[in-house]
Amino acid sequence: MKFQSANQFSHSQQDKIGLLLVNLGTPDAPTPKALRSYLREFLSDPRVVEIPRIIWLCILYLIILPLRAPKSAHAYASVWSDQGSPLMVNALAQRDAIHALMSERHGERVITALAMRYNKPSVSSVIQQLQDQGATKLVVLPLYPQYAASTVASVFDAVAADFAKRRWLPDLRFITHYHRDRGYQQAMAKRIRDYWETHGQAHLVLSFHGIPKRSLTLGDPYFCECHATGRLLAEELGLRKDQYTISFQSRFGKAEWLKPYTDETLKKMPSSGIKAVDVFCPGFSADCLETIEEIAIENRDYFLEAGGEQYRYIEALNDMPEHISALANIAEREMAGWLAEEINGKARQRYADEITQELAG
Ligand SMILES: C=CC1=C(C)c2cc3[nH]c(cc4nc(cc5[nH]c(cc1n2)c(C)c5CCC(=O)O)C(CCC(=O)O)=C4C)c(C)c3C=C
Ligand SMILES: [Fe+2]
Ligand SMILES: [Fe+2]
Repeated sequence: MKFQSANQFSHSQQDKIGLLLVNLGTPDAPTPKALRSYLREFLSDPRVVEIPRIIWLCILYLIILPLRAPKSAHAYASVWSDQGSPLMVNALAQRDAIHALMSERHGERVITALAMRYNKPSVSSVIQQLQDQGATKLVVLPLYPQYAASTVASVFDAVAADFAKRRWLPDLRFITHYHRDRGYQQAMAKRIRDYWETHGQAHLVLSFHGIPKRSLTLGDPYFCECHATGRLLAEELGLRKDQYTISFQSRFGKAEWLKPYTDETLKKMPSSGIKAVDVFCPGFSADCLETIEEIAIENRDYFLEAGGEQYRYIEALNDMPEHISALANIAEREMAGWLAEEINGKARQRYADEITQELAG
C-alpha cells in the first residue's frame, strides 16, 4: 500500500482537532549506545548541520559519534532520574496539563498529544494515533518560542514527510514561533518575579541555545527573536539595560556561533563587577540536559572559579499553570475558526430542530 490509511473511519464521525506538541527528543537511556543512536538521528538532520553531506557524514561517523556519545552519556547520567530524562518527564507533564485544560474547555473535541522530533515518540507515529482517534484537523505547536530553521523548520519537515505518505491529510495549522505572546511573556516574568520575591534580585542572565552565526547571515530570524524576547521580558520586569545580559549557550563544533557565548560571558562578569547572577533560559520551554547540566552545574563552576560569589539558576516554565494556559491559548487561537464552525454547526442544528418541531406542531 503506497499511502497510509486511517485505521478507523466512519462517514458520520465527529470532526476532532488534534493538538500536536513537539519537542526535540532525548535518548532512551544515559548510555553510550543510546546516545549513539540518538545523536546519529539528530545530527544527520540537514536542518541541524548545514555542511556538505558527504564531508559531514564522514566527520559524524568517524569522529563525533565515537567521541561525543560516551561524553554526552556521562552528562545525561548526571541529570537522569527514576522517571527518565528530564526533557521527557517535563514534556509529558506539560502534555498532561494542556490535555486536562483543553478537555475542560472543549470536552472530547480536542485531543492533545506529544511527539519528539528525534527518537520516540516520532511525529509520524503520533499523527497516526491522532488520526486513529478521529482527528481530521491538526494544530502543530513546536515547543520553541523562537523560530530557528534547525528546530521549527525541522519539525515542519517531519510533518511534511509524514503527509507525503498519508492518504487522508488533516487540515493543518503550524505555529512557527510565539516569543511575543503576552501569556508566555507574563509567565516568564512571574517565574522570575516570584523567585526574586523569595530570594532577592541579582543581575539577570538570559541564556538562549546558540546556532551557527552563518544561519543569521543566511537569514534565520532566531537571533532577532531572542533579542526581542529579552527586551520584552526586561520591559515586563521593569529592568534597566545594565540589569540584564543576553547570551548564547551550547556551542557545538569549531565554527563561530551566535555571540556573546554564555560561558565566556559568565567567566568575565566577576572582573567587571557583577559577582551575583540569576540565570534564566527563555528559549527552553522545559528543563533538560542543556539547562540542568550545562547551565545549573557547569556554568556555575565557571562563574565561581572566575571570582563570582552567587550563582542561581531559575527553573524553566515547565508545567507552571501560567505557562500551560499560555500554550493552550496560543493553540486555541489557531483553532478558533474550527471551533467556531462547531458552534455554528450546533446553532444550525438547533435552528433545524426548532423548525422541525414548529412544522410538526
Ligand atoms: C549543530 C548542532 C546543534 C544545533 C544547531 C542545535 C540547535 C538547537 N538545539 C535546541 C534545543 C536543545 N538541544 C539539546 C541538546 C543538544 N543540542 C545539540 C546540538 C545542536 N543543537 C546536541 C548535540 C545536543 C545533545 C546533547 C549533547 O550531546 O550536547 C536539547 C536537550 C535534549 C535533552 O535530551 O535534554 C535541547 C532542548 C535549540 C532550541 C536549538 C536552536 C535554537
Ligand atoms: Fe541543541
Ligand atoms: Fe550542552
